[in-house]
Amino acid sequence: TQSDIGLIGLGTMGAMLALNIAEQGFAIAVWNRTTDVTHRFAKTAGDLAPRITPTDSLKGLVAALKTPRAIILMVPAGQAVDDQIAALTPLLDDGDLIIDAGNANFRDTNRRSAAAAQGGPQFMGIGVSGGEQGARHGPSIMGGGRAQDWARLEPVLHAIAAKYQGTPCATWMGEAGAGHFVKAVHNGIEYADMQMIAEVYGVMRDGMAMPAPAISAVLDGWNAGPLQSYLIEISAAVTAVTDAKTNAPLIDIILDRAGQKGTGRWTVIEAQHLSAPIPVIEAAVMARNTSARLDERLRGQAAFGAAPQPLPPSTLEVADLEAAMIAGKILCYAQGFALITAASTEFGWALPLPDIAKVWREGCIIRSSMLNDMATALADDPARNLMLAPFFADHLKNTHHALRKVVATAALHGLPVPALASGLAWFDMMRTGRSTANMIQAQRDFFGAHGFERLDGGADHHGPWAMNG
Ligand SMILES: O=C(O)[C@H](O)[C@@H](O)[C@H](O)[C@H](O)COP(=O)(O)O
Repeated sequence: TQSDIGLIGLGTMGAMLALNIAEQGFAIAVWNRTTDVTHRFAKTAGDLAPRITPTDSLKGLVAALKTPRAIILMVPAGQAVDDQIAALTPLLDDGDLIIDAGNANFRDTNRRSAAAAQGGPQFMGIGVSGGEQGARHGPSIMGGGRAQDWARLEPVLHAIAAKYQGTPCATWMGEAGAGHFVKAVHNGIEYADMQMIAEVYGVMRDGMAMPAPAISAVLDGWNAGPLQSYLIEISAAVTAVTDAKTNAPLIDIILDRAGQKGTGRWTVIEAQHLSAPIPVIEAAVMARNTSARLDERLRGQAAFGAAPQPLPPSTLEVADLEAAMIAGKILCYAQGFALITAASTEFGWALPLPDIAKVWREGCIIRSSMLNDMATALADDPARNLMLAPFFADHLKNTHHALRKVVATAALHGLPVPALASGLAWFDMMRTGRSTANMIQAQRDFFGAHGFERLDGGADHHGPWAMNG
């Protein structure tokens, strides 16, 4: 019998996704550049093996599929995707469909979609979130491409996706790169969530001299409250693990040099293009870039003395940190959703904000109970900045003082909290009706005659700057 769908790329995510698809009752044909990997995969598929057809060539893969064919690519973003499309296209018919499920840059997906519109097999770009376990048991899926292609794939994607109270976390976001754009923003927010957790972990470790197991207990407690989320849950787990070799908390053995594969950076770049302020995500990317400069940091510590200082007893309570995290999270997500709105306008998408929050409720890395409240608030008024939604405005009124206290205390004691601090600064700017940008306008006009608007009306005014001659 012929397979319902094909999959290329049996790395961690690809292999898990293939098993998930087979488990949902679909027959799947798989191919991997290294044939050994394909056969090892088929051998280890256990009860699912009858639904899996390992193939030794692209020709073999194509021949194993029902027509019209659908083939998922789970290969590294970039050139590998273009190479696979180029290799597959001569083997496929116009009605066939290639789906890139990797972490592609949405601009590449736009380009590939435009090329596919010229003829040959169709193309979709879907964002898949949830890591290895998510791919295996239910990821969150953000679709981009032609609506009719999504409709065709929906039965498979809904079946494999995570479910929130029975609702599949798989939604079509819009044409071309819309799905990969939303996935990149998901990852940007993921960076920010992780960074804010790392910052309060740092305050507890360096400021409050708490050992890892005690920090784990705090995070565990937070996972039962407004901060309930997968990232808080795994942060509690990683701080509870003991290193077998040294018998010390494993977290204390891990080198503090953060890696990154690019999605956070892309989100920051796109936000700059769109003039959309996302300072919390930017701070998170900056923190990863700075953490990578370990040698320089050590030289800085030698030159200026170690920054982090222990806090005098009861300067900060754990409850302050929890409240600060709640405020930071709301501000970060408000920025993320506003970025999505800006992109929707710029790229002519109608990105469904409430559905985006819904698709992130389960399966993905940022899944949390707060996302359900965000879905409700965004459904109520998608055009309103999330932080002005009554539910979140109340939360902010109750928590921004704690954020202020944490940021100020951290600053006074050399405890770096760039994500929380940039969230606070943005919050204060966003509630300042009379900002200091008038000084910027005056300076720009002074050195560049860029002009300014006056409070009493009119644009393109210039100042009588004598020094300017
Ligand atoms: O949503 C997900 O499942 C993850 O975000 C996934 O896409 C991956 O783990 C990222 O690539 C991590 O990104 P960095 O390597 O840049 O941290």
